[in-house]
Amino acid sequence: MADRKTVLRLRGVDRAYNEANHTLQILKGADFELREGEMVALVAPSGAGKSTLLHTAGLLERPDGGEVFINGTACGTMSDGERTARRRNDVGFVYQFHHLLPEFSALENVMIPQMIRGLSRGKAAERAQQLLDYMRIGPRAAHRPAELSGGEQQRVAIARAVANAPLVLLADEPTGNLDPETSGYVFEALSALARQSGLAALVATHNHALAERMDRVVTLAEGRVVAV
Ligand SMILES: Nc1ncnc2c1ncn2[C@@H]1O[C@H](COP(=O)(O)OP(=O)(O)OP(=O)(O)O)[C@@H](O)[C@H]1O
Repeated sequence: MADRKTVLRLRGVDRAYNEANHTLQILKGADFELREGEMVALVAPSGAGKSTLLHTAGLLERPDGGEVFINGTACGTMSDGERTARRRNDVGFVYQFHHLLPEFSALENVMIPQMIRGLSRGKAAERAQQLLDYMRIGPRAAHRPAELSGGEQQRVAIARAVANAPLVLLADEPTGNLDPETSGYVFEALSALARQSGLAALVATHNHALAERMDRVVTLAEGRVVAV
């Protein structure tokens, strides 16, 4: 892994939330590196700051201190517009609840981010179908999210997250609301995709069995990222 390019780097990241009469310091000098093609599990107790770390790494939140580098570029001084563009091109998110658009089909849900980026309808549909086939839900492409099982919805959400070929996938409990068999299946689909495309993934999970199947496991301790 050491010879692979670093696609995500956090250097000395601080993040705090101001409460009514005190400050909640969640990240405190957090350092982290994710390399091309690497899958890393983030396992930490509820409230430790996993989502905060993912949102900061994915440019959804700005750190109070330190720097986030995506593909070697420091993102701290970028305007909101530049950060949005970088996020759209280089980062994919998967959440515990899929957040698919209910009035659109699975195929359309995977097409939309590509069309926002400027791809034609035809090209977006072609890639969306390929990704759904790859996730083994191609035959369900015309169905709306409500007509799909939880595991199928999560596989559509993964296909959507990688539709624009991001460098980094950030997943927040992607299998959190699935039964063990389905979560194993969804995880397999995610890791096959990562292996095939060189995608790097940071996956927050409470599932220790899945965490052990990733390349390494990290946790949060006193606001820092540490190896397990
Ligand atoms: N916008 C916010 N304003 C104030 N406090 C916040 C905000 N977002 C998160 N927090 C607090 O920061 C702490 C870390 O939250 P975070 O969601 O990152 O934890 P987590 O490890 O992802 O937890 P879980 O496993 O329960 O999802 C929690 O105590 C949370 O209540």
